[in-house]
Amino acid sequence: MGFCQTAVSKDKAVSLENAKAALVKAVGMGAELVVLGEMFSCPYATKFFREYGERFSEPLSAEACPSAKMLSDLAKEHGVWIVGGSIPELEGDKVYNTCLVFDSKGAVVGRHRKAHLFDIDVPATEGRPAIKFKESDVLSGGEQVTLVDLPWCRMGVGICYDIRFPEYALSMRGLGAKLLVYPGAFNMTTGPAHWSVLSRGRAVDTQAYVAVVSPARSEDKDDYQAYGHSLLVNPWAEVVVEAEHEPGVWVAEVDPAEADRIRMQVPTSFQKLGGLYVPYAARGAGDGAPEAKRPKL
Ligand SMILES: O=C(O)CCC(=O)C(=O)O
Repeated sequence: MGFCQTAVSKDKAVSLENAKAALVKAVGMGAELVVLGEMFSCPYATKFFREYGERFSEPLSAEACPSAKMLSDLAKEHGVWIVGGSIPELEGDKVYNTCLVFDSKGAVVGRHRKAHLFDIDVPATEGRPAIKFKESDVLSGGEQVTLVDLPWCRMGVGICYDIRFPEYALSMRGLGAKLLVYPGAFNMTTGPAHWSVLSRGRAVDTQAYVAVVSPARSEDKDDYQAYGHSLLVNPWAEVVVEAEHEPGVWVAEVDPAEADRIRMQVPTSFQKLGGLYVPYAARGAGDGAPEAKRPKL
């Protein structure tokens, strides 16, 4: 499996060239499944999502959806599967944060629309810069659990903030996923604190491989500062590969049988006590707090 942590430019053509070069390099290093980061061809700011948005319709066209068309062509040319990071997707007057998955013939075989939108407001404290982001100002959320049957195993797909929701990961796992892939773009506040622990946590919860792939950090301090640190975690929650924040390509082996082995050794999926648990996963349940106590973001 190949991880492409690429630089994002305001010039989409440059971002696409970066992604293409990384993909070709990953293929040359032996990857049969290649993953890109969240918004790999769009600067990460709500003001850009509509402007850089692409409309997907089959057959994919370079005018309407240049990023998707390029990935489809590359998948076909090199005979590899691609998890296409994410792209702002236009449908009607809505915008989604969408990950397309391409099979080795270039066909779109999966489409995940980020379900949990990144709306947070964290003030600055010592050693921790403030971060305020409100994707829901522009984006609509997806409503589906996304699974793709790869030649090797079933894969679940989420995007970035989706990783904070164990219920989503457990849904993918319950539906048979042995590999969870999350294109993401954490920041310099939550990234150092949570990126690795969330990835390892989801691996423990699901006894699956977890791959999280980020864009590289921008050298321009005025841009969104992605944390980088693309990671592969195995079903024993060990970090197999971890990048730093610069552009790069990494390739590592995923062995789906390892998920089977760990699931037999620590058989938590057979030991769940459904009747014991509070139905916390209900939409907007919070901590049982009344609506008035919800934070206004
Ligand atoms: O959950 C976080 O801290 C960051 C999430 C994020 O950057 C995103 O969803 O794009």
